[in-house]
Amino acid sequence: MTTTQLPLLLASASPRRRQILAKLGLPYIVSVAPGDEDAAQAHYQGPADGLGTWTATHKALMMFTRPEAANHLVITSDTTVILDDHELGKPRDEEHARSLLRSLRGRWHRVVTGVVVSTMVDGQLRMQGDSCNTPVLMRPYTDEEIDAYIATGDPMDKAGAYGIQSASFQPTERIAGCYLNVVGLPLCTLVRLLANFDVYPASQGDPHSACPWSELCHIS
Ligand SMILES: Cc1cn([C@H]2C[C@H](O)[C@@H](COP(=O)(O)OP(=O)(O)OP(=O)(O)O)O2)c(=O)[nH]c1=O
Repeated sequence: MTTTQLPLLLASASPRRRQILAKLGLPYIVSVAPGDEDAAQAHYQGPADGLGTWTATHKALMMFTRPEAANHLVITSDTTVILDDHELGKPRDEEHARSLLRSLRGRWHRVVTGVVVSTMVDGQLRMQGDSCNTPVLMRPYTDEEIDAYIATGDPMDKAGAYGIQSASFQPTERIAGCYLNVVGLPLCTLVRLLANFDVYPASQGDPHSACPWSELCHIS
């Protein structure tokens, strides 16, 4: 079976990643990678910028412990928010979310999302991974805005305790790269990885732009 014929499996609980992947116009199934990446990340010794790809690789290996992953093209991803070369992670609780948002306020940081596409065919594992880096400048939002945003609960499942897509909070002043990368799945990176497996989008990005998916990104 060639990889072109392998069905896609998105191993993610993130509703945002499911919405983004659907933009490629390719059929896919969804499953959730088992295991606790937080515990796994405690073993990571590399630079902060590599944590996203490392964790996406870990998620893929955990997925292949599940029978449904065999004979599928598995997509895993992990988004990290890096401030002063430290990865901030998701908020432990509301107080931690408040502290993270205050540390990011009015400053530049980087969002690095690792993406891995992998297969397990006839017991042979094949993996291709890459990451995308988007510098982000946060607004000088007030403590009152932070409290109101935390009260919505939105920060709690997000790296850095914020969602760039939050219409109510609108945390970012400017970004200098891929918007979808910040939300959690850089289509530009994913499309390049899928091409290594002879899989190509059914929908067509803008072939004339620097990034064929830039019409989906809000590079400001
Ligand atoms: C910075 C940022 C992160 N995020 C989200 C993307 C990810 O879903 C989450 C980071 O956690 P991840 O561990 O990358 O992903 P996840 O736990 O949500 O889902 P899964 O591991 O099952 O794939 O933060 C936003 O939605 N908007 C943002 O602006």
